[in-house]
Amino acid sequence: MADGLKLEQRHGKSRVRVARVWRDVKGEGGDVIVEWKVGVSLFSDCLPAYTGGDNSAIVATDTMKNTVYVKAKECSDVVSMEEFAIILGKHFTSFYPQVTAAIVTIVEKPWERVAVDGRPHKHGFKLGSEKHRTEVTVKKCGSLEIESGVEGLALLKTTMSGFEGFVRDKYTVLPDTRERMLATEITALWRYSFKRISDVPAKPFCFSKMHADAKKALVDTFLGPPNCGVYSPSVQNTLFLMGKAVLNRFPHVASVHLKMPNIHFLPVNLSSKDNGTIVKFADDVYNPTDEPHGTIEASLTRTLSKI
Ligand SMILES: O=c1[nH]c(=O)c2[nH]c(=O)[nH]c2[nH]1
Repeated sequence: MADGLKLEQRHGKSRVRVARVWRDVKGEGGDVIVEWKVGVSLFSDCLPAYTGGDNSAIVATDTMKNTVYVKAKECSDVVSMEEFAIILGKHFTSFYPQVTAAIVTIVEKPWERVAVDGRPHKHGFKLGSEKHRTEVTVKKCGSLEIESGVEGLALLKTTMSGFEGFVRDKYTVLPDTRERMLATEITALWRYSFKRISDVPAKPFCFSKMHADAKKALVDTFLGPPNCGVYSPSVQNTLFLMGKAVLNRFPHVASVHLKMPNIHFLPVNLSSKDNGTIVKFADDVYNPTDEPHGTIEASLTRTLSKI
């Protein structure tokens, strides 16, 4: 650009809320509903809009919002949010000559089919806790990046966790322990190895099933077997094993990023000057806290391709 300036820009619409219902879907046990918050961000050649007030190349963000609803209507078969994001990305990059790339983010509300008296309800749902999200980047040339994951997956175990052998210096008061609660709220984001739209496998590969399976791999690794659990020497070690479990199970995943706050349950000990000890902690009464909390995060990437 002139004037010794470089301008990098993109524009889009955030938080477009859409719910899509598919009626009485075979094999799904009734109606299927998804509720999404969609974000669209377009990289496009529209510099004159910034520099000279010429809007002739601008795709209106209002049009982007409408496109979300049109494409949702056009999806006559159930689609995952990743597939929907690819559909949108493909549309924006192929329909508008000036659009070079699109980033589509979707956060899905976890509506889960309710079981009544042990029988899955045909059209009744309840809200689960953790959110599913995806961010898909589509370029005009057909290149693709997909990152998906879960947010707010809260897990706790009452034992089989410890932390010892860490650095001790003049500011350290935390005792070594082999017995503590371990609680966290996991954000897990995994990046698929698909590099082009044409790399995305056809059914039965299913992004939504991947979410469920990856969540199960994370939960199973965190908790261990039902009757005996698995000992965690640190959040760091457990995080690593959880990431490894996702990579080992899913050949289409190239890397995984895990964020695991260490949410502290503090031992309660109470004493008074007059009566001495009132409550002595015996792994029973805790003060649950939310701040401050430890913050442990790491990315695990395959160095050799699995596929
Ligand atoms: O699992 C843990 N990792 C840490 O890095 C840490 N630091 C701390 O004070 N407690 C813990 N626990």
